[in-house]
Amino acid sequence: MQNTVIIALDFPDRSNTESFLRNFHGESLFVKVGMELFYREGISIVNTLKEKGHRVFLDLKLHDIPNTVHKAMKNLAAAGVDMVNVHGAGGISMMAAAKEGLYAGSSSGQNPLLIAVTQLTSTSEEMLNEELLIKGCSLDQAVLHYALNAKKAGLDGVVSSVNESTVIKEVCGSQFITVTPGIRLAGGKVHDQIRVATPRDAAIAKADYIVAGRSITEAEDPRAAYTQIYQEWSGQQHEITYR
Ligand SMILES: O=c1ccn([C@@H]2O[C@H](COP(=O)(O)O)[C@@H](O)[C@H]2O)c(=O)[nH]1
Repeated sequence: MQNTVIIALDFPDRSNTESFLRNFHGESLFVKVGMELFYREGISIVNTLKEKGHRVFLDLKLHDIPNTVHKAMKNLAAAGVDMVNVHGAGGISMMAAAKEGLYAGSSSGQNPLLIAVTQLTSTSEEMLNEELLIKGCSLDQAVLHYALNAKKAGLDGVVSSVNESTVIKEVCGSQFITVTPGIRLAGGKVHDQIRVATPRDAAIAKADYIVAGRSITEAEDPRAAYTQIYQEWSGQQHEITYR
């Protein structure tokens, strides 16, 4: 069974990342490289993580005109990432162009998963309506609408909070994947997130992947925090997959 706990490697540089990964010596993980690390280290950090046997979600949330996103995706595909994303706010043609570019650039035979961010987990309904002026709908409706757009564009799934995962899967189908950040252990610090949930909530909501960053990276014992999240999520003892 594939490991579906994604650790967000939100570190300033390679050295901090490598020092964190020493907590998981020899283990094959599913990790997420976001803007902070990527803008410092570039594609070489993805290459290194892949060489070390980790699966990589490259979380750059592309959002631009279709032609630009098509070409950017083609380049990202060449790096052999396992999962990559765009902002659903870019629209259906942009998402379709992203898929075309990704598949054109992918050489490994297996295309990376392509998903769209619906509404960031740091967005509340009030913010959606009043600040972003997306009026006349609830946050759940907005997320579901973006998920349906992603499905129309042929994407594999979406990033949403755990709260919306169940309805997305009911409407878009069980094969349409949900990747859910905003994961916190009960009583854990929420930071800048709004729509948070526990790993257990995510399992009940039938999310396909959970993303956990600071609950692990800022923990006194990152390995213990990871193990607790893994067990709560999967209902199983953590089985180490060695590389
Ligand atoms: O809607 C979204 C999309 C992406 N993220 C990313 O996930 C992690 C969450 O980190 P935590 O430390 O567990 O809050 C982070 O890299 C975000 O960029 C998200 O949180 N919400």
